[in-house]
Amino acid sequence: MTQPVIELREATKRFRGSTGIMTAVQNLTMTIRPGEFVAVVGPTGCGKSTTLSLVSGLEPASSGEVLVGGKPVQGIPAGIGYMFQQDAIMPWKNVLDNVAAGPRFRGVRKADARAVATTWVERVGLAGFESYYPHQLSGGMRKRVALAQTLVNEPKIILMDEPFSALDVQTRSLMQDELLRLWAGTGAAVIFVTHDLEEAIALADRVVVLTAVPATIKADFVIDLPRPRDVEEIRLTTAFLDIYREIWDCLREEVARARRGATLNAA
Ligand SMILES: Nc1ncnc2c1ncn2[C@@H]1O[C@H](COP(=O)(O)OP(=O)(O)OP(=O)(O)O)[C@@H](O)[C@H]1O
Repeated sequence: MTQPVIELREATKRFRGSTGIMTAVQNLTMTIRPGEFVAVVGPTGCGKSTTLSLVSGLEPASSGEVLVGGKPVQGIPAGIGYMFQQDAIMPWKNVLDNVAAGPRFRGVRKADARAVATTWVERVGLAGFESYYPHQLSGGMRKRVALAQTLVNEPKIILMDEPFSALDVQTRSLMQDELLRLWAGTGAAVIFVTHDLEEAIALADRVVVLTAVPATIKADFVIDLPRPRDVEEIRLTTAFLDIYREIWDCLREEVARARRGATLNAA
């Protein structure tokens, strides 16, 4: 069996806040193999982003272990691509130079960086827009740039934190399809954090449900839907609806617990 590319072993993260120490993630154990697409869902504020921060090295674990490529995470590991709700596009660079920025940063010669960036601009469907600046692009086009910026670096791991949640419903579906199409050829492992259970099921090989804060794993569902997938089509299938019901039953309890917690805190 292939070795995991990401492993969290009893990982715990505590933060010092104004009211004392709070535990955001507790004894979280999770394994992700190369090429696997894992969606993480859970109630608002449960610790999803913190879990990503542990893998990306942005936050060290307070206890337990986090391994990337079999090595303990110390600092930010190489070979990780990111995509967040807010894109990291540079407003002063055009589309091509935004996409070429990653390879340039890694020391690739300008002409070579632009050549590989051109390929990725085409792959994400933006051929002809190379010289446009971010303010001249729609929200969906900006997401395409962000996707190209991430994939041009050929990451082994892609961490995505609600990357499409700010988009309108139609653009969102388009981007989900684009993501699946482009990811299919990369062999990268993906952790995709989302509030949207439909999105999680449509995209992923596994959906991991986290508990209300502190986050730990409540359940790990295998999504046995065939690939390639068309996200609009697959949502309408009986198999999809059956899986949705099963996972929602599990997630609903945690959402209710999180709400009760929020009400108690507010009282
Ligand atoms: N740097 C920090 N310092 C203090 N507390 C933090 C820090 N980062 C996160 N937290 C707390 O940890 C808990 C989990 O936050 P996190 O952002 O991981 O949740 P989330 O599930 O991603 O949230 P959302 O669903 O709103 O996106 C929250 O109570 C949050 O306030």
